[in-house]
Amino acid sequence: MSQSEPLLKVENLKTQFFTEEGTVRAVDGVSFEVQQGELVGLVGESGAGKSVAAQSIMRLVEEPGRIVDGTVTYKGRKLVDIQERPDGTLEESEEMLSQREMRTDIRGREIAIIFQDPMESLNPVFTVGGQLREFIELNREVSGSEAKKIAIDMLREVGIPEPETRYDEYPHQFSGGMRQRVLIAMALACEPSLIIADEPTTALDVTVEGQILDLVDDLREKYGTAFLWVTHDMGVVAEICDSVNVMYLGEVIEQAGVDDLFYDTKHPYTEALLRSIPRPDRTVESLDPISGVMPEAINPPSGCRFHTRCPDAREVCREAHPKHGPPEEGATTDDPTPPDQGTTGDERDHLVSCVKYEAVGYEHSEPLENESTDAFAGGLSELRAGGEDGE
Ligand SMILES: Nc1ncnc2c1ncn2[C@@H]1O[C@H](COP(=O)(O)OP(=O)(O)OP(=O)(O)O)[C@@H](O)[C@H]1O
Ligand code: NI
Repeated sequence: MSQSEPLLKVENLKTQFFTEEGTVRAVDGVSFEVQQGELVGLVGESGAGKSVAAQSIMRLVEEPGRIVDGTVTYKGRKLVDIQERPDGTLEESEEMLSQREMRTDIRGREIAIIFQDPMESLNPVFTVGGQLREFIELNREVSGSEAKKIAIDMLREVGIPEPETRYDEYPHQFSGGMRQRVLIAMALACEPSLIIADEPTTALDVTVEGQILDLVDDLREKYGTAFLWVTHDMGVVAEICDSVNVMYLGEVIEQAGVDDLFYDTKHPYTEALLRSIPRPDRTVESLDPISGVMPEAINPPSGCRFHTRCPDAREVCREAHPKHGPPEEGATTDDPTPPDQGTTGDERDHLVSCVKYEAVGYEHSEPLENESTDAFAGGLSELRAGGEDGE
């Protein structure tokens, strides 16, 4: 499957917000792919740029934000195809779809998006069934009565009991988990090839979250729908994802199949994220939060953006911006993995942005004091964003 054209290909995507305080580089050169039927995770802490990346794919970035560079190709069509000219102005290619085409051809029908808060997507003054029926009528060439039948079938499909009765109820009569099921029904109703889900289970309790994740897994198998799943939770990633992109401050810093990411972790940030999830062998009290706070995307740290918090940081990390690619041969790490033997099972490349895996002299470089080492030394638990580096 990795040989065929991906369903979605994101290349060097950059989205910035032009604010009074400065330019926020929310998404800063992100590339990844989603294969047909694949469930791809986009994971990282709050502010990493996950939602802005998801909105950029759908061309739903709000003012004062703008996509300033990059290409997004979906089934051979250019959802985004923007280049920055040398003079700083932006050039959209001829092939890039118009806003109208995005509305009529792409959103809802081809790619559906589900948000964290169902109340933002559901209108409180109309019945759940009515909204679902209207959405189906708008997007599929069916009559009103057919649309109603499809709507009830979809409600049943996502596990809503007595769908004929619940069809006539209002959103506030549904629990949080049931409302999220309604949104999944709505997303699936037009049989899209891709569903982008932006933290749809984050507000739910763990049991309900587990039920929704099981549901998504079943539906994906049945309909062959691909998902781009945005989350900050590595536990969720472990449960449902096939492949994963880890984001830090606007950049993807590690990408791999899910087993490689968990059992052959390369990036210290990914390691830190993994340490922060509960495991059967550890109590909740002993979880390690990641030291420090993510710096601002207006003025990201030089070199590797994670160096201010990284337990492995050395002088070289402050200057060298890591290349994103397979670990290099000749790089001196404890665990050098030859690029062509690094994958377990599937053929997916394992890519990482960390100078430990480049032959740039990491091993001879002096260790850096930073928020992470400070925290160990002084027992500090809270540090202010950005300010400790002094560079
Ligand atoms: N409308 C806006 N104006 C200015 N900056 C924005 C705007 N929307 C997002 N940003 C900035 O873009 C960056 C990325 O935000 P984004 O919402 O994509 O993060 P996220 O990874 O989805 O985090 P969360 O887990 O909190 O949802 C942040 O620095 C955020 O402050
Ligand atoms: Ni978000």
